[in-house]
Amino acid sequence: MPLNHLIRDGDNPDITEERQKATFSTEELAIEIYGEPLAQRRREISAEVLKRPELLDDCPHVFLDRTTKVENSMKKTVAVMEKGSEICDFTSREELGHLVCEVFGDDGFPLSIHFVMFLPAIQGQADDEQAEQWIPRAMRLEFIGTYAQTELGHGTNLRALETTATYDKRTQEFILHTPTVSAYKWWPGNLGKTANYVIANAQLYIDGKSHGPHNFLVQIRDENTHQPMPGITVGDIGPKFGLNTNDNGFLRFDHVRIPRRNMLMRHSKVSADGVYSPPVHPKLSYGAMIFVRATMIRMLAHVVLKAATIAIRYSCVRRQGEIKTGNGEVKILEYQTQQHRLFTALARGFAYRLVGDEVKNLYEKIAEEVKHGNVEQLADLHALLSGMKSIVSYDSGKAIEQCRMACGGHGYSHASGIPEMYAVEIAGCTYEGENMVMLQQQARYLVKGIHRLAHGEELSTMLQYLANTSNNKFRIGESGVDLENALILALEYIARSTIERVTARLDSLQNKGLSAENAWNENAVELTRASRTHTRLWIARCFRDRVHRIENHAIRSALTDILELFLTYEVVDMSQYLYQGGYANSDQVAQVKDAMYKLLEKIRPNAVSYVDAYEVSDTELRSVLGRRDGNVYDNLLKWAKSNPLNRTEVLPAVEKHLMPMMLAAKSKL
Ligand SMILES: CCCCCCCCCCCCCCCCCCCCCC(=O)SCCNC(=O)CCNC(=O)[C@H](O)C(C)(C)COP(=O)(O)OP(=O)(O)OC[C@H]1O[C@@H](n2cnc3c(N)ncnc32)[C@H](O)[C@@H]1OP(=O)(O)O
Ligand SMILES: Cc1cc2nc3c(=O)[nH]c(=O)nc-3n(C[C@H](O)[C@H](O)[C@H](O)COP(=O)(O)OP(=O)(O)OC[C@H]3O[C@@H](n4cnc5c(N)ncnc54)[C@H](O)[C@@H]3O)c2cc1C
Repeated sequence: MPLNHLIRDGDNPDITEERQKATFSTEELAIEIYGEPLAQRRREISAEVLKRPELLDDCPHVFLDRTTKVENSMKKTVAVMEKGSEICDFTSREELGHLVCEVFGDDGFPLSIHFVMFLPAIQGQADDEQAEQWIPRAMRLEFIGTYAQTELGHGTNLRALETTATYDKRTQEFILHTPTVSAYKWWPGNLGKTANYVIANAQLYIDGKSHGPHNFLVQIRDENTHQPMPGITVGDIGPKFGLNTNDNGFLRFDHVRIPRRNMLMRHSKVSADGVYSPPVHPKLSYGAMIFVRATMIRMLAHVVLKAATIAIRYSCVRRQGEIKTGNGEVKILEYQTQQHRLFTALARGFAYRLVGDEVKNLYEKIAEEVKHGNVEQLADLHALLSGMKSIVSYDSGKAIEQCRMACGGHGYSHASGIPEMYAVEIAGCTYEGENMVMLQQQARYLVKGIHRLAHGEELSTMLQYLANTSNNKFRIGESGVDLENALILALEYIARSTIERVTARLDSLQNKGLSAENAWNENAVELTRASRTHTRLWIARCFRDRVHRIENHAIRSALTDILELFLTYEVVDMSQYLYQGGYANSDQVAQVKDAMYKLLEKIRPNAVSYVDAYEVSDTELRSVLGRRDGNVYDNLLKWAKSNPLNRTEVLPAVEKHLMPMMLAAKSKL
């Protein structure tokens, strides 16, 4: 039995040769990533999807116009909902998530915000009676919901949202109103044409007093006719950089009345006679955002690993140029530059995917505590997720773009699948809190950490390294200190010294009389850097702990190579910080680089097997370059020929416009 279970007849021999070199079982690595029985269930689901034409695209969806894309995705949604339970266990988020990825790819599941934000908002913020009233109906898809928070004028600064929800004691109703154009809800996914209910975030007013933003369940379209309800103006905001199958929408309320019990009341309450009870923590109404920030890490990692799958497989069937003259053209993956681009993307993908599991588990634990009124760990979680969503979205975007460029010209074609992946993934830098803003949310927490330390107060586990001032010299190559430990300590130093430096600067400016706000803004760039270094350290530590827990020796060894590549790359990328304070010298940094280049060589024979083990099917990948069988060129030709522009030899537009011009030019001779 070959160690790579994907070897099949008819595959491109160049890719088969790669699979024969595997030093670990790809099946066992798949089990390590997904767990059992999910690894097997995913394969069964993929095989079932292939048997059902109603779940497959008739043609590559990049050839379709937006209206047809939207219609296709709605048609497939019905097929999934009608037949999906024969294929997968609908109660398993993982299985359903996999089915959705197979059928819709990255771009267009019309129920995504229903499942990812609307339902979680109700689950986390509705009281038991409300949950009982709304969740079963939402789960049965009697209606479709979305999360309408962002407005035309404000997305980041939630305290400035303009939509109002004014309590009318007389009728025991809230009146939802959009007072200005800038108060139009703008961006919510699936709002434009799909949803008939929204969770609307609006400023709560009782007796003329504002109590800040709260969440309200509002019907926006009739459940039977789908026509907008009275007082509602709603539509699609138009084409975007990516995610064009999604109908992100706009929404206006004109004095829309909803029953009092449509305010989500697990944490904040308004009694019938208009008495307001605040939540135990002022930010509990931000719970749905916290959920998405925790969930999106794995989603973003998934996109990086898909892009790496495509670029690594393609780099083994693409031959271009010679390394040694006369020895023939080599697979482009033999070039060190290609390995550096792609294996570091692979390493980030694995790191974010496995750390994403840990983040999800931590979120679930803390969310359960919050549900029961214990908000002790909410600040830690908010800080962690603010940093994680920013680092993972940005660094994943960079990795995907490297994968695209590593495919040369064909990477720029939609046939590669990577341009769409990039467009979808990079949105993660903006949604759920713009990255610069979220990094600064985390920076507040870090600066507080240094102040707590100065006052002799206890630090949370996440920040305890700030107290380790004896870590002041790079220990790479010292006896008794292995590479991993030396690198983690270096990352600790980078984070600690960056946070200390910016905090000292903030304090000194304030001591000189600058206001806290101005001092903050004068240091904002450095604060975001401090936040980045802290998050990158957290990811590195968490990834290392995850790899160390692996029991299967061959799999642990395979992932140790990936871990060490990840650590060396992170340290080299941030090496300028190591020179500050004399922690390291240039010879030591060169040692880290040498270790990194050796790891590229070590990973090279297993490259295809790593991405094979991540097991993304061809159906989901939607990439000619990334095909499992490596038969790229014939299929690129087929793909180009099936393009609608090639349906006629002479385009009607050419006949109508260009030919008369050319004929007229000739007649002038
Ligand atoms: C059944 C199976 C089902 C299967 C399912 C099948 C699966 C299907 C899979 C399908 C695939 C789908 C793919 C599509 C994915 C696309 C999804 C895209 C979705 C995108 C959605 C969005 O895009 S939706 C809008 C997000 N919009 C923001 O994200 C606004 C950012 N803006 C803020 O978030 C606040 O505006 C901001 C800045 C914090 C300031 O808030 P602010 O002014 O109120 O507060 P201050 O800054 O004054 O902070 C005062 C103190 O509050 C602390 N604090 C702040 N927030 C806190 C918090 N959350 N928790 C705790 N503490 C918090 C802070 O740390 C301070 O603490 P301290 O005082 O101790 O320092
Ligand atoms: C694909 C996509 C899907 C989305 N889905 C939804 C959805 O389902 N529901 C929903 O409600 N919303 C949704 N959004 C909206 C999204 O959450 C917001 O766009 C996001 O929170 C950023 O807010 P903004 O657009 O107001 O950006 P702005 O805040 O206007 O950002 C513009 C620039 O100003 C800077 N800036 C702003 N404030 C500060 C500050 N305090 N300090 C420093 N710099 C600052 C930012 O860093 C950025 O560089 C979606 C957006 C996208 C792109």
